[in-house]
Amino acid sequence: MKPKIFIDGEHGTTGLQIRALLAERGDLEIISIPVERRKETAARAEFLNAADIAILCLPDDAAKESVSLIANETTKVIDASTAHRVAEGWEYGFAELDKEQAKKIATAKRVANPGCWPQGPIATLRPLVTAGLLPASFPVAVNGITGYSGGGRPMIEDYVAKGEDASEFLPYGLTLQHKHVPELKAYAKLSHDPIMQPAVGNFAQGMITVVPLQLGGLDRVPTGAELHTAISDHFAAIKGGVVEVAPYAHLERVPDIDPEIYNGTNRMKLYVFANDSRAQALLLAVYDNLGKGASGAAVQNMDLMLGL
Ligand SMILES: NC(=O)C1=CN([C@@H]2O[C@H](COP(=O)(O)OP(=O)(O)OC[C@H]3O[C@@H](n4cnc5c(N)ncnc54)[C@H](OP(=O)(O)O)[C@@H]3O)[C@@H](O)[C@H]2O)C=CC1
Ligand SMILES: CC(=O)N[C@@H](CCC(=O)OP(=O)(O)O)C(=O)O
Repeated sequence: MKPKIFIDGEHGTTGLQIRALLAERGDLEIISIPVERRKETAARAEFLNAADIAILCLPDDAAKESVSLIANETTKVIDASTAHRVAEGWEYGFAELDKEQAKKIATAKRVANPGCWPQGPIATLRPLVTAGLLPASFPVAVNGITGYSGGGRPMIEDYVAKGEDASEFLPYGLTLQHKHVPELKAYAKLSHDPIMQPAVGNFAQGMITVVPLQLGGLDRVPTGAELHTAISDHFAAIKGGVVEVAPYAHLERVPDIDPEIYNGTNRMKLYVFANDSRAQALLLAVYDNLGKGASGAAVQNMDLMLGL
């Protein structure tokens, strides 16, 4: 029997992308709620309980409600929302987090898909903290740019309506309360809340995250080559992951560092740049907010949970 997959929130941005990614999958049975019934609690409960895996592509409160509607021991859940990313009993759905994470996802009943913003910074910072090159107390600040699909249907509609009149670069997170701070702190193994200072660009999807590092205050200042080696070693030890580390290079500009370059894929590429004489470095990540940042990661996790 084919595993039954239910996408709760199938008609939203993330849900539609997952649906498209699964369209050609003959090995799965997609069970679909009629669009007009998508917010009916009883109908959702029926589909959630009939599914082998339910993928929640909903606002946080609706995602929590979906979990509460599951009344059996068999339905596994992948939640794309922010609701459960640091919650007890949930595995974090970033398969390349460390050598064990893909196995943990494979056997989990509840998996929280990562947020789009924290994944790049976690991918670079966690290996450095693990290797002892950065202390857990390092003051981290993240900036970057994402396409407007990161804001879901309301932001997409707003940008499409404004067209060329929409802002080309709109910084946000200005109250310093960005919702991704808890998961970034937890999974990058930081002891202090990092600053998240994102921006939206006038393009639909794709993103770049940047973590500038002022290394001068550390007892032992790591070189750029050491930072790069620690990150490369981390990902070299992970089999079958989708994260690539660019060779260490001193370049003023890199054309591939384009937010849209991995659109439609599940790839993530990491870069380390440094000026050792100034004790400064930059950690960059390029990926698709709707790929590795959301739908692609959800499908990767689903395959792990199905043993595929
Ligand atoms: N967009 C992105 O880049 C990313 C999004 N996410 C997360 O994924 C989740 C979905 O986001 P996204 O797809 O962007 O959002 P959208 O707004 O595009 O889609 C949400 C969908 O959920 C439906 N919905 C809302 N409330 C309920 C409810 N009570 N019951 C059933 N369906 C409901 C909406 O219907 P309607 O439109 O009719 O209200 C809509 O179809 C969010 O938690 C978001 O934070 C995660 C990573 C990246
Ligand atoms: C442009 C924009 O608003 N992006 C969203 C994040 C999108 C994302 O990663 O989603 P979740 O964490 O909700 O799953 C934000 O920064 O809050």
